[in-house]
Amino acid sequence: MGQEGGGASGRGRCVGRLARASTEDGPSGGQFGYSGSVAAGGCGFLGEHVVRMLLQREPRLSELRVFDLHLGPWLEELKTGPVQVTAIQGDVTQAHEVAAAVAGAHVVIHAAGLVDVFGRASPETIHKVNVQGTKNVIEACVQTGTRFLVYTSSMEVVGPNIKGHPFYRGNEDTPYEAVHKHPYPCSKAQAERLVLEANGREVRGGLPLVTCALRPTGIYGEGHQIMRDFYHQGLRLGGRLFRAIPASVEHGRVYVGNVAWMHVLVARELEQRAALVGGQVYFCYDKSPYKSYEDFNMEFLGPCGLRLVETRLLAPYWLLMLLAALNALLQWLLRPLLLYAPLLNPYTLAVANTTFTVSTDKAQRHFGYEPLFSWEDSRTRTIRWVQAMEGSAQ
Ligand SMILES: NC(=O)C1=CN([C@@H]2O[C@H](COP(=O)(O)OP(=O)(O)OC[C@H]3O[C@@H](n4cnc5c(N)ncnc54)[C@H](O)[C@@H]3O)[C@@H](O)[C@H]2O)C=CC1
Ligand SMILES: C[C@@H](CO)CCC[C@@H](C)[C@H]1CC[C@H]2[C@@H]3[C@H](O)CC4=CC(=O)CC[C@]4(C)[C@H]3CC[C@]12C
Repeated sequence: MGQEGGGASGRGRCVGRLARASTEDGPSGGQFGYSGSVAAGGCGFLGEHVVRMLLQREPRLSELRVFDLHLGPWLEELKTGPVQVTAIQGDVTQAHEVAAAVAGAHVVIHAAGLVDVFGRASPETIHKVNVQGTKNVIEACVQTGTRFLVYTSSMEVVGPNIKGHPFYRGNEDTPYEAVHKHPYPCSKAQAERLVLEANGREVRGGLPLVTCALRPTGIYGEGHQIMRDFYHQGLRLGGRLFRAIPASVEHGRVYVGNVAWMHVLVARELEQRAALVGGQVYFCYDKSPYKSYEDFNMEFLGPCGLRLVETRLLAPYWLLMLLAALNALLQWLLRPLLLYAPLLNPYTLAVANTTFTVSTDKAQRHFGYEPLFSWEDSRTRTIRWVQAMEGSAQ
C-alpha cells in the first residue's frame, strides 16, 4: 500500500480522472450524486485503506473524491471500477481548495493530517495542517451543504499524559487527566473539539451538520511506515531488535482494515443515527491482543526473521531517557544544518513506556460495528506485507 504519497504526481498533474482543487475547475455540486463521498487524506496509510474499503464495501457509493496533498499512483487502478473516482490534489490548509473538493458531497471522511511526533515539522506547521485544515473542512461542509463529517482523531487526544499515568483498558467515559504539551496531540485535541462543537451547525440549505470523531490507538497493518522502519533497522542489526520497553507496559493497537471499516460504517450510519452518533467520540478497537509496543511488533517481525533481544541490564531506563534527551538536543543543534529526527525522543519514549489500552463496545452499541478482520487475519495480512518488502530476511 502506498504510504508516503512518494512517487505521486506533482502538484497539478493528473492520475486517472484527476482534478486540481480550485473553485473554478473543481467538481461542481450538481455533478455528484447523493452517495458522493470525500476521503480527505485518502492517499495516506489509513486513507488508502479507507478509499479501498469504501469502494469494496459501500454499495450505495456512486462517486468518490480522493483529496490529498500527494496523490498515489495506485489511484490509477481505481478508475476502471463502477464508482467514479476523482483524485484531487489539494491542501487542507487552503480553504478554497477544500470547499471545491467538498461541494455537493454527501459525506466527508477527514483523515488528512500531519502525523509527526519526531520533530520533523514545526509546531506551527502541525497546527496549520491539523487545526486550520480541520476548520477548513468544517467550513467547507457548512458553506456547501455537506451534512455528514467523520473525523479521524487519535487516542493521543486522551493520552498517555506527560505524567505517565496508565490508561488501562479504558473506554470513552474513563476519567483521565489529559495533559497535552506536544504539538501533535495538542493539534489533534483542538481539531477534535472543533469537529464535535460543529455538530448541529446549520449547513447551506438549512439542515444540521452531523459530526463524530474516531480515535484509533496505534494503527498497524499494510503500509505502516514505522513497522517498515523497525524491520529495516532489524535487518541492519543482523536480524535483531533490542528491547527497550518493559514487556509489562501495554500499548493499544488496532488493525488498519478495521479502522477503515469503522470509518466506512459510521459514515454510512450517520444519517440514520444522527441523534445518537452526532457529536460523539469512539475509540477504534478490534481483537488485537494487549501487548507492549515491541512485543506486538514482533508478532509480525518475528515470522519475518527478526528476534527481540532482552537488554534490560544493558539499557536501564535512565540510559534510554538520557539517549532520548541527547537526541532532542542533537535535533535542536543540527536543525540549521540538517533534519535529525530519530524514532527515540523524550515524547516517543514516554508514550511507548506508558500503558494505554482501550476496552469498549461503544461503536458496536451505537452503529453496529464489529471488526471486519479477525486478529488472525490482521496478523497474516501484516506478515505477508512485511515479507513482501524488498530485502526480506526470509
Ligand atoms: N498512524 C497511526 O497510528 C494513527 C493515526 N491517526 C490519525 O489518522 C490520520 C491518518 O494518519 P496516517 O494515515 O497514519 O498518516 P499518513 O501521513 O500516512 O496520512 C496522512 C495523509 O494526509 C495527507 N496530508 C498531509 N497534509 C496535508 C495537507 N496539508 N492537505 C491535504 N492532505 C494532507 C498526507 O499526504 C497523507 O496522505 C491522521 O489524522 C492521524 O492523526 C490516529 C491514530 C493513530
Ligand atoms: C523506545 C523505542 C524503542 O524501540 C520505541 C519507540 C516507539 C515509538 C516510535 C512509538 C511508540 C508508540 C507510538 C505512538 C502511538 O502508537 C500513538 C500514536 C498515535 C497517533 O495518532 C500517531 C502515531 C502515534 C503517536 C505513535 C507514534 C510512534 C510511537 C511513539
